[in-house]
Amino acid sequence: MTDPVLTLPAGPRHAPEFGHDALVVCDNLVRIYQTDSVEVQALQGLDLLIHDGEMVAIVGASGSGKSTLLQVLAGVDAPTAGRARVAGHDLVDMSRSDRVRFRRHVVGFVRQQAARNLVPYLTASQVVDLPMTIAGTARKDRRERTETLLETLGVAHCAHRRPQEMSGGEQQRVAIAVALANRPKVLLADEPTGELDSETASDVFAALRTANRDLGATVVVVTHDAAVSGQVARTVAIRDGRTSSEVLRSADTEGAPGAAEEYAVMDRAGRVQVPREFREALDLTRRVRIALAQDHVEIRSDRDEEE
Ligand SMILES: Nc1ncnc2c1ncn2[C@@H]1O[C@H](COP(=O)(O)OP(=O)(O)OP(=O)(O)O)[C@@H](O)[C@H]1O
Repeated sequence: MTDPVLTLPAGPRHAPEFGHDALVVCDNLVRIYQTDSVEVQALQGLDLLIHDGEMVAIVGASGSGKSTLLQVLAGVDAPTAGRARVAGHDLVDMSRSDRVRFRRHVVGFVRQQAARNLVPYLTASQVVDLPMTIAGTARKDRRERTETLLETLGVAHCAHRRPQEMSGGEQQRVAIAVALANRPKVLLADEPTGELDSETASDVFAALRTANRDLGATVVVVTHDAAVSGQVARTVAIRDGRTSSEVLRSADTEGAPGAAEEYAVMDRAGRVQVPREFREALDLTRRVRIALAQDHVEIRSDRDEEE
């Protein structure tokens, strides 16, 4: 007699991993700075997904964690807990040599202080050439790439100038060229227009858009400048080390950002931050009533019930 074939019920199908198709993944990211006696939680469980080809502005009050986030994504700073991945590279478990390669090839970084992005005694051509020389790129390819970048970013006329012979806006556009030299997937910029007047800032911002649209980089730009965040399709606001809300702008017929709509961000546990003005308007405090309507969720003061 043969044994009956044992059939087991099918196991649960695994849901795809959070952010499996995103270029940048921050999953419950925590960064704690420990100084002598104090502990500062700069990132407190931040979730963020950015897809290939996006241009995203990060905004938030001073001290909300924007620079810390960028330093983690740049591979300069390591998170204390959580998951961070950029173009398939896990930033939590990364060896020192992988980190060097990652910073050289996968991300480009532009700082606020224009002078710190460049080298005082090198011309624009020489400083754009430098990361490619370090990466071992052939001389002909380096020359072509340098010319293309300076031309495309509108600073070809600065090719033989040193930083002190350029304006602040030209220095930042050359800095973008340096950051893009090794064709990184992601360009990170921390307040790149912070030291510039509004006209020069808009030239630098146009160069970031060129980097995104024409040179294929996914761009993440931290900014205080409402004029900058008003020109990108997606603005992510950070509050107390977490993503709190997002503004999405639809493109108008010219492709420029048009109407804006603000969204609250829901984390994976279902938590949403109700904006302070909403809470104050309805005097929502510690406990609220929540109910499912046909196509929305209602949140009401628990005092409604008592009255
Ligand atoms: N190296 C460090 N050591 C200790 N605390 C730090 C360090 N770097 C940042 N912090 C603290 O972490 C928090 C977040 O700082 P972060 O620089 O990321 O904020 P930010 O949003 O970029 O601020 P800003 O807009 O002023 O640049 C702040 O409370 C800051 O004081």
